[in-house]
Amino acid sequence: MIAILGAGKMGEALMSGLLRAGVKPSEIVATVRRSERGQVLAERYGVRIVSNAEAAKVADTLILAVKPQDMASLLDEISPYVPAGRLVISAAAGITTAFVESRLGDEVPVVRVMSNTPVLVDEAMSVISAGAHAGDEELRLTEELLSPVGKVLRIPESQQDAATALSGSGPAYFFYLVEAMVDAGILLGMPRAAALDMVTQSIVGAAIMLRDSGEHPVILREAVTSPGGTTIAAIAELERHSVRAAFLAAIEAARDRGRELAKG
Ligand SMILES: NC(=O)C1=CN([C@@H]2O[C@H](COP(=O)(O)OP(=O)(O)OC[C@H]3O[C@@H](n4cnc5c(N)ncnc54)[C@H](OP(=O)(O)O)[C@@H]3O)[C@@H](O)[C@H]2O)C=CC1
Ligand SMILES: O=C(O)[C@@H]1CCC=N1
Repeated sequence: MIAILGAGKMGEALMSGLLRAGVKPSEIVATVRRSERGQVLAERYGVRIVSNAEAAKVADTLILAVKPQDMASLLDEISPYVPAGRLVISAAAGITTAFVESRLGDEVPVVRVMSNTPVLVDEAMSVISAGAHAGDEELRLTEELLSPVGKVLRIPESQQDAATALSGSGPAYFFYLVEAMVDAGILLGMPRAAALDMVTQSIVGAAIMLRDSGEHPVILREAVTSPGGTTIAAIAELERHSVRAAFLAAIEAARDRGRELAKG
């Protein structure tokens, strides 16, 4: 039995991925705060909505997907009910395995995961790290759960906040870029729908080339950039506006925010 505690946006996305991967609705229980949210999930997926205590008692694997700010109270609520040896997977930004272990006690195996919303289309990037009482077996189990919904990478826990900033939040940066490029299309007199189509297909095409060609992004960009042409005119402006420096600062800020979330 798999329990998803805090089935919000990320918890629901992970749950739908597990179901697409062949886990039966009867093998999943979920918890939420608001009963109307629970009703929606039960109707949409046929899973059972239970209390946090019940979920902790019945599940072999617990996936904790509440907001970082809600993690301490959730752990305090479930700690009397988590039987020894259960795998606890924490999906919250900033929350360390040591924080989860200290609240659950009893040498519980904890794996920290940072995934991202493309889990909804089986294209997630999930990075995983083992806590003090988790080893290869627990990492392998976590990989088994997450690999049907995308790519899984093992990283040292010391890199988790950086990964959260890069790939956890990453999709948001691309959506933001798309918004900005569509606005540029509007500025140039393009209908919004056509501009969105052009930008979306460009980002999809570029992403697939990047993933499947094995080429370095600089090589791929150079292939688009003709001497004295249109692309270099745009790139000169991006450089003049320090867009690269803005990305470095932005992702560093996201990493720092992740560290702050851990402090509660
Ligand atoms: N969104 C994203 O792109 C990503 C998010 N994450 C991480 O995933 C976690 C969840 O984020 P997200 O899904 O966006 O947030 P949401 O607010 O959508 O989901 C959190 C869910 O937790 C429920 N909840 C809160 N407290 C409790 C409790 N005590 N018991 C049971 N359920 C509870 C809420 O219930 P209710 O709806 O009833 O209030 C809500 O459904 C965060 O820790 C975040 O860092 C990680 C990677 C990407
Ligand atoms: O913005 C956040 O805090 C969460 C973590 C990664 C993506 N969304």
